[in-house]
Amino acid sequence: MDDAPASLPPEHEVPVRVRGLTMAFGDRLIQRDLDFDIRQSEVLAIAGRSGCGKSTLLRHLIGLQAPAAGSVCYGEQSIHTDDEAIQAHLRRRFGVAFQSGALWSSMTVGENVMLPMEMFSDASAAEREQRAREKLTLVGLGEQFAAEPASLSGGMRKRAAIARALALEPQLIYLDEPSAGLDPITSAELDDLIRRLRDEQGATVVMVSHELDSIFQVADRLLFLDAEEKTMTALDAPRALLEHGPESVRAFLRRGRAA
Ligand SMILES: Nc1ncnc2c1ncn2[C@@H]1O[C@H](COP(=O)(O)OP(=O)(O)OP(=O)(O)O)[C@@H](O)[C@H]1O
Repeated sequence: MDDAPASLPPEHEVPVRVRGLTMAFGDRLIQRDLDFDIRQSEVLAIAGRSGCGKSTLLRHLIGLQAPAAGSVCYGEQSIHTDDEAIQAHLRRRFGVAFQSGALWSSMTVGENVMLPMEMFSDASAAEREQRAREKLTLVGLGEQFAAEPASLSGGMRKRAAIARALALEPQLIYLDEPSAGLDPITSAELDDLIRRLRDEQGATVVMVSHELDSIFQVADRLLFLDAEEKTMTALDAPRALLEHGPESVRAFLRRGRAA
């Protein structure tokens, strides 16, 4: 079922095309001339030094921030359209979990996960609950359906936010630093979840990550944003970049291979 306007691409053509994307805050250039595709069923990691513009890129990809130049297209359709109906349809196709993993504190964990279904699907209350329980189980929080967000640890809140991002079963999932601040075991579980989303459900996952271990474990490709050059200087499999990438990228990646 898809009552999307006819100009939208079919959902299975999720790949995103970024062309000549330049991002700025006023006069301050953050990154320029970014050109890349997000491929179907890949895990694409976005990395680079702190402040290089990774979260800003994510905000451009999901249409929260408008480019200074260039475009972000889903199929042929720009996400930065003034047509709110088209933008709403595009946004429904992806799930987003922000760095803070913000949950509504006035709702239980289960209600938080059900919220997108209430807003954007016609699932019955029973279906919503069943799906929310499924998603929470998927992220290892099957017992926390009725819990208050305040009673969860930071890592659990993060995973609950990921469950909420999965609520509408999107084929494309954006995660901002999903494993930052998690203990190694929880972080490894999250890596495993990301791999399962890709391998078992064919999902495409774009994740901003500082965690080199996680990048080597799950990312099919790594997009490197250079803080000095203010543009992307590499896009390839992490291991290929470690061996043959530009020196600055190899130096960045070697930190994770030391010891
Ligand atoms: N609303 C804003 N107004 C002005 N400058 C901003 C704004 N948000 C971010 N910046 C600046 O843009 C640059 C990129 O920020 P961004 O958060 O995208 O970096 P990042 O690579 O995600 O950093 P980190 O790895 O530390 O999370 C930073 O220098 C930041 O100070």
